[in-house]
Amino acid sequence: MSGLDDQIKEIEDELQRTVYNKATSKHIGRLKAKLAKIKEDAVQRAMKSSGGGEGYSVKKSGDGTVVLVGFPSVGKSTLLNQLTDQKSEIGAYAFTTLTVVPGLLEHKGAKIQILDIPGLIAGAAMGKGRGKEVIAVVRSADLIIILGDVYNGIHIDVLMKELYDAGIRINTPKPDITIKKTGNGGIRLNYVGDEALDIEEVRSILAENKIMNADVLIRGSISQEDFIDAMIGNRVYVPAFIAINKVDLVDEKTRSEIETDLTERFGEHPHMISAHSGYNIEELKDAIFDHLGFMRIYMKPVGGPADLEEPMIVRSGSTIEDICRRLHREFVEKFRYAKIWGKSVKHDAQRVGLQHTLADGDIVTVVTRF
Ligand SMILES: Nc1nc2c(ncn2[C@@H]2O[C@H](COP(=O)(O)OP(=O)(O)OP(=O)(O)O)[C@@H](O)[C@H]2O)c(=O)[nH]1
Ligand SMILES: [K+]
Ligand SMILES: [Mg+2]
Repeated sequence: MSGLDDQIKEIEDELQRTVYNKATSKHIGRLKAKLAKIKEDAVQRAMKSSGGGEGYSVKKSGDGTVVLVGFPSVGKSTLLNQLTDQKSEIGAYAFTTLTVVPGLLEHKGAKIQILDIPGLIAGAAMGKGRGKEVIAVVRSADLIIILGDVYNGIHIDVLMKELYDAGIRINTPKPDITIKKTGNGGIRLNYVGDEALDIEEVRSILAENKIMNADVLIRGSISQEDFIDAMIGNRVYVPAFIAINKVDLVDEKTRSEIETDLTERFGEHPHMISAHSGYNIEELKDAIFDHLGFMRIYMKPVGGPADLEEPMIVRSGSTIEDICRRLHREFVEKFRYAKIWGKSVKHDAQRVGLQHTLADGDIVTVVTRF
């Protein structure tokens, strides 16, 4: 074991031994901050090291980018080929794919870029097995599919840990924390909402990063981990879901055991698929569309029929104003009202304003001054 591993293990052991309560919270906060700092420094060193060659250059395209993350040979390339018309090399041996292979999935009117990447292995966050280049691609994705197969579904948490260590936070909103360093005055703490951490915890965590003077603003409920993330920075917040491939190779009983186990551990049903036979692939496409937070909006020109062929793909929660900006900025300036047919309104052709929030499948007419 290297000195680094020893150091990490020592802190992890102490954390495990220490029971969390009011009296220990400060000490625990400090230990966690120390651990996070050591890991982040190691990750940064790995990312800077020259070994491993050039980073992959893939240009993002389409309405969103999805990356297939998994151990070697779980079937990432087979899945890419099933979802898109790309032909990524498939092989019954580890590390068949040595670079990033992009493909295009067109689903429900959305153009979705899918990235097949080399297999991820334990230690990837610290640069093992081209980890440096692979992690950089994963960090920039709009959605991560964590792909396992029926033989290694049990080890999905190893992948999760690598992503975590690489500063990737999955399925969590970015905590609303501002830390503004100041020249003096010590640590000043302000809350909007409940007092999530006390001043002593905040002080000891910041001290671990040698921050002695700062104005801190916390909105909403947060954990010590969230605060440490905000302090260290360099975190990305990405949605993700789990899919388990090669279900054609096991019987019904094994399949449902894997499914139950993963659902219990991660709180969400994994998608059970066969990239080879195409089993559940249409459902997987729907899941990709939904997890990207996409909606389809159909435009209907004034007095004309709606264009039901090519929807505009927008993020859920989008408003009329977002649509107008996408069309042309004049649409916002000269906006009078919009008319909607669909789920976001009570009756057809209802008039709404710029702040109206749309729903998937809505038909929209924008009426402007001349
Ligand atoms: N039975 C079965 N075999 C599959 C399935 N998907 C992939 N395979 C096989 O699994 C092996 C690995 O598939 P790949 O697509 O190369 O896996 P990969 O994850 O891209 O592998 P690396 O690029 O090496 O990391 C190949 O022999 C595939 O034919 C599946 O759904 N069912
Ligand atoms: K392979
Ligand atoms: Mg591959």
